[in-house]
Amino acid sequence: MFMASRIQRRAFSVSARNLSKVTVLGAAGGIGQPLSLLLKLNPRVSELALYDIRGAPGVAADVSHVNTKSTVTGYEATPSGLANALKGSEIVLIPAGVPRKPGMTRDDLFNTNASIVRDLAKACAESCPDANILVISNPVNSTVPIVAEIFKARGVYNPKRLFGVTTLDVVRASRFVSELKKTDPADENIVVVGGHSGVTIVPLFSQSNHPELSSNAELVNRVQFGGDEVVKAKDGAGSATLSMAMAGARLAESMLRAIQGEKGVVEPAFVDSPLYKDQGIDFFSSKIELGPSGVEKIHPVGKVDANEEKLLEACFGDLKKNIEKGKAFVAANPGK
Ligand SMILES: NC(=O)C1=CN([C@@H]2O[C@H](COP(=O)(O)OP(=O)(O)OC[C@H]3O[C@@H](n4cnc5c(N)ncnc54)[C@H](O)[C@@H]3O)[C@@H](O)[C@H]2O)C=CC1
Ligand SMILES: O=C([O-])CC(=O)C(=O)O
Repeated sequence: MFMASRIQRRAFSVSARNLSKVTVLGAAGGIGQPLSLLLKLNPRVSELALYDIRGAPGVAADVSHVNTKSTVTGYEATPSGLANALKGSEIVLIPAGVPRKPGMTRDDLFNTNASIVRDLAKACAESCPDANILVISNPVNSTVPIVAEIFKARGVYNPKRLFGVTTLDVVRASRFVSELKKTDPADENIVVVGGHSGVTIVPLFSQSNHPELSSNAELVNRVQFGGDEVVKAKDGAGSATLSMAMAGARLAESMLRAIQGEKGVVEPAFVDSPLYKDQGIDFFSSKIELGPSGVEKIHPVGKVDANEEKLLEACFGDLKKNIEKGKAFVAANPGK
């Protein structure tokens, strides 16, 4: 009798680990829609919750016809709709906010997106304080510190559970190198550290299969300003959405693998990091080992060459300002 109930309990806990609710805030947008589709295709997701200020129920109805097992619910744009979308969620992806138009920097999005992210962070702090929060909304270098400040103010900040999504930078870097070298991008794992805008994006080619590429200024520039290529080509209709959806889905998949027990899952992400705190930089993207509790281990930047040292110097200045701007925003505009 005792044995049977123990076995039953064990069976329940194993299957429970393989069931994860994932929420997308901004689900009806350019990123949100393909991201929701990719998450619907992921068998590790059991429940997909879609929220937006407009259109989430429609996107959910559409995606829900895809014949995989997960349930999909689109929530109304009301405070209770948002709270219900978040309750019980293990991973919350946030692509809510406006994208760039040609001529804008990511920082130009701050005035609009800072308050959007602040208010969504408040809802997360209330309804799913233990979830892993994956921030896609730009400028990531500032929106991630905004989420941290909001969680801190409510006494629920867990630095291991907050991630700025920088996956697209490594996706681009591996593709650009593979185009240049005529290789398979799957074999080109390029480390990219720092932040997610312009010179704060620092590719470390010296650690790759092609260390000589660190002196290829054109390639370095292409990785740093890859987002601009898409903004220009879309000509006013937004920025990267499809490649971003793939990158966001990749990070979510890695996180689900780690939550569901796989060891040694490593992805880059912009996290609360000790690496350069002595220089006043509280958040930094480097390789992160993921675990059931979120950040398991933050990898150091490792050996860099002289070119990359210069890139890091340039990164630090901008990154520090971007982070401070996010913090100052919450201090001056705590909201309701
Ligand atoms: N981290 C990264 O690597 C990347 C980040 N981005 C950023 O992602 C963000 C979204 O880009 P797109 O999807 O192209 O924009 P979009 O305008 O197509 O979609 C944004 C969606 O957010 C929704 N939204 C706005 N305020 C909201 C709120 N308070 N609550 C819930 N939803 C809300 C809108 O209704 C819209 O459906 C932008 O800030 C963009 O710069 C874009 C590409 C890469
Ligand atoms: O460039 C943008 O504004 C969107 C973005 O973050 C990217 O594509 O990396």
